[in-house]
Order: sequence, then C-alpha cells, then structure tokens
Amino acid sequence: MKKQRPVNLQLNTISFPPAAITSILHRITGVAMFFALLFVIWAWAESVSSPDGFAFVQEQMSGVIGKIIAIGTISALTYHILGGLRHLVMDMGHWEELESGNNSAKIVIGLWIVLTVVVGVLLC
Ligand code: HEM
Repeated sequence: MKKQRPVNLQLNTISFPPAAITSILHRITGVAMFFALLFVIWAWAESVSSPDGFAFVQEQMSGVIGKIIAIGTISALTYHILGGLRHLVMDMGHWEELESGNNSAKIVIGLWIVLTVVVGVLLC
C-alpha cells in the first residue's frame, strides 16, 4: 500500500468543470423551487381570498423582500428549464462529449445570467 496517500480533499482547490456546475445548480434550483412554491401557493391563495388579502399580497410583493423572492423564484425556474432543455437534448444523443457538454453548460449559465438580469430590470 502507498505510504503517502492524500489525507483529505481540499475542496477549495478543486476546480469544477462547467458541466459539473450546471449539474449541481440544477439540483439546487429544483430544491429552491420546491420551497419557493410554498410561498407562491400561499400568495395565490391569499390574493384570491378577499380584497384585503389581495391588497396585502400586492403590498408584500412591491416591497424589497417580495421583489427578491419573485426574482429568485423566476431565476430558479428559468435556470431549471434551461438545464432541463439541455438534458432533453442530451437524452436525444447530442452534447454528450466533454467539449460539447461543457460548451452547452457555459451557454446555459450565460443565458441564465442574462435572463435573470432582464427579469430583475423588469421587476424593479
Ligand atoms: C416546480 C417545478 C419543478 C420542481 C420543484 C423540480 C424539482 C427538481 C429537483 C429537486 C430535481 C433534482 C433531483 C435530483 O437531483 O435528485 C430536479 C431534476 C430535474 N428536473 Fe426538475 N423540477 C421542476 C420542474 C422542471 C421542469 C419544468 C423541467 C424541464 C424543463 C425539469 C427538468 C428536470 C430534469 C431533466 C432533472 C434531472 C436532472 C439530472 O438528472 O441531473 N424540472 N427537478
């Protein structure tokens, strides 16, 4: 057995390829959407419960926290759909090689950032 074996992984020195980053972001945005949906469902239910309920939700959503939640939720959904479409293309047998997989990952991340900025500008 080798005597000098690595004793631990230095996570901060590991560089993740774009495809790995898209993969973990897909899971993170999926879990984030699950929790965001709790808020979305509450907001929908409250807003149709009465005129006062509608006014309350409207007031919350026009505040800073409401806008952060809205932009975050739409951003997570946008990423998840872009990542999902990338998976669909890969399921059809394309973008499966190292180079094309990393390129499509970079495009997904780039598009996501651009679309999130657009959503942010539109909602602010
Ligand atoms: C509110 C709606 C959604 C929620 C809460 C959600 C949640 C999740 C979660 C938590 C995962 C990670 C599962 C895991 O890694 O074990 C996941 C994976 C996935 N989602 Fe969604 N998802 C939603 C909508 C969508 C949509 C609209 C698409 C397609 C455009 C999509 C495509 C996928 C795909 C392809 C995976 C698998 C990714 C992989 O194998 O690495 N999802 N979803």
